[in-house]
Amino acid sequence: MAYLLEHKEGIVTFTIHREDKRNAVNDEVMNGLQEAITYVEQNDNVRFFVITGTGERSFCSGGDLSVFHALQTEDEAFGMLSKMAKILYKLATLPVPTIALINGTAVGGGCEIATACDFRLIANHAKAGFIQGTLAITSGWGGGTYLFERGLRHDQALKMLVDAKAYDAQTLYDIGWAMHVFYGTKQEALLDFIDDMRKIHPSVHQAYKEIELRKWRERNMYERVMEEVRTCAKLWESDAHHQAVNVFLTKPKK
Ligand SMILES: CC[C@@H](C(=O)O)C(=O)SCCNC(=O)CCNC(=O)[C@H](O)C(C)(C)COP(=O)(O)OP(=O)(O)OC[C@H]1O[C@@H](n2cnc3c(N)ncnc32)[C@H](O)[C@@H]1OP(=O)(O)O
Repeated sequence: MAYLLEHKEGIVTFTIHREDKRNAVNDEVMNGLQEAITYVEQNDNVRFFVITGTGERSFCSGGDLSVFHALQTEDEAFGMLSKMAKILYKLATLPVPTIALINGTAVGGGCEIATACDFRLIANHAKAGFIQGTLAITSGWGGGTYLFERGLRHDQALKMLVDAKAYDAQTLYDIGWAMHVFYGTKQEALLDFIDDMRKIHPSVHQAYKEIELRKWRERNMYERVMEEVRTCAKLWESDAHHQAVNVFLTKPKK
């Protein structure tokens, strides 16, 4: 199984479970995330939705390049990118608080998944970044659009995208991308983080999220996400992108 799904005491946790591939997202993970989100939508007793990865090395290394390199054209890429972008839009618009519990490196699409969540808690050893630029593409799952809505200073958000590198946890906290850097176990960090929130009635959480979502609807957030997908799909079919992916896939094994 490429993912794990747990519902315990009002907390639904989706864990990407492909440690040997640094928790890269393949079709099974995408479909599992869709299933988890539908479960949260349909169960009133869910209070929090958490996404994390197995192990300590990686939260998620983005799309599985060994699978998705088969997509060559703009239209082929658009199919995969828009599928995941729609799933992340559902995630971002859930009526419960969503938390990225970043246990290890979060790069590419992994950074987009984390950015689509309401809160980012990051292990002190972990790094995160929109490294898509190194593959001659932009973020393609809507993560750039969410980043500009997350309240970071505009120049810091833009720098994070154009640097296309992984930042350390302290820097991510300093620029306002991560809300908390944790040193102990991720479970302790999560329980500590939701300690106050879980005493509040869920209808209050839902009402506050609706305030944010109203703003997003007014700003055509969904349409902007889809434009971001199209931009990435156009770049995807370039030789520069396919060559960069080849370099990664053919690098000598350690
Ligand atoms: C497709 C959507 C697009 C978007 O819209 O954002 C993307 O997500 S593009 C993908 C962007 N992601 C990357 O480019 C990350 C690539 N991976 C890495 O840079 C590194 O693996 C790492 C995440 C920094 C971890 O480095 P390290 O701990 O040194 O591990 P290895 O590099 O040796 O990897 C171990 C193992 O895992 C495989 N792997 C890692 N990431 C991916 C990936 N994204 N897709 C497929 N496979 C991946 C890697 O090939 C190794 O496999 P083996 O050689 O078989 O052991």
